[in-house]
Amino acid sequence: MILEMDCGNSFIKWRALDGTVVVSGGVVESDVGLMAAILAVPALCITHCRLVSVRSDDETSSLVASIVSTFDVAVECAKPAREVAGVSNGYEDFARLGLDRWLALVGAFELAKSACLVLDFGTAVTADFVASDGQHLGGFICPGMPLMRDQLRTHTRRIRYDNFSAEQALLRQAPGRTTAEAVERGCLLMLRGFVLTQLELAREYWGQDFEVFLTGGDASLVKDMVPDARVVQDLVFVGLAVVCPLP
Ligand SMILES: Nc1ncnc2c1ncn2[C@@H]1O[C@H](COP(=O)(O)OP(=O)(O)O)[C@@H](O)[C@H]1O
Ligand SMILES: CC(C)(COP(=O)(O)O)[C@@H](O)C(=O)NCCC(=O)O
Ligand SMILES: [K+]
Repeated sequence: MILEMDCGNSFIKWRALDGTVVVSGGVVESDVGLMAAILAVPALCITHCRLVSVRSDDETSSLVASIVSTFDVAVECAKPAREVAGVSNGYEDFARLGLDRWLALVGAFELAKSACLVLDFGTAVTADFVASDGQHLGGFICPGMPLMRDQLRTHTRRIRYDNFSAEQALLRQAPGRTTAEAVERGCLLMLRGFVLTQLELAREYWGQDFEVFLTGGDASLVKDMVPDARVVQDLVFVGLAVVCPLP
């Protein structure tokens, strides 16, 4: 079985594959939580492991060491590249492009084989543009929901509310009548405004001739805006399989 991990800034997404079939998986907050979650699955026999991380080198090495010692497998980590599977990295310094963005756009191009706009709603929100010839044109990074709300909570004196109020607030989009509603819905509008701008730019480049991919934990907050979009929660894993094929 193959163990795959996508280590984002807030969460580690993991899954186990038997061939191409997903047999288990989850979302955890820490290395310790990850080991506990994997060890809790009965009859998992991990033979290969691959991961992508946007965490620090120290954090990533420490996770790799835990996996090696717990499961006695080699761990392959996705590395930056100038070009992979017909996709060219558009950054001036290709190694600086976030590896989760790189894998998501490689995954998107693998699935679409056409121009694509890749939107990832995680800790940060990112947009990446890939032309139909596989050239990555670059992208945009802005704060995601967790960062926007936390900045308001920590840099103001009177914006304070609990997670339950936050969840409730997002059930509707009318102007807020409580602090939680006003902040949550305001941040949501920022996110949705970002999506509109990216769609406009993609149309300027490619007319109607492109595919939109949505991924990341908060993709559900915007998916109604792009009915034709492909919501692919495992897009990073699609790219991971391309850049780290099994021997
Ligand atoms: N089951 C879930 N577990 C954790 N976060 C979730 C879940 N469903 C939605 N989310 C949202 O996804 C966001 C994190 O997205 P994610 O793509 O995992 O971020 P990152 O890759 O930066 O760690 C959180 O802000 C949270 O609001
Ligand atoms: C932009 C990101 C912070 C997104 O991380 P995430 O929200 O998925 O945890 C990450 O891709 C990153 O650290 N990128 C390096 C900077 C860059 O892509 O230019
Ligand atoms: K991510």
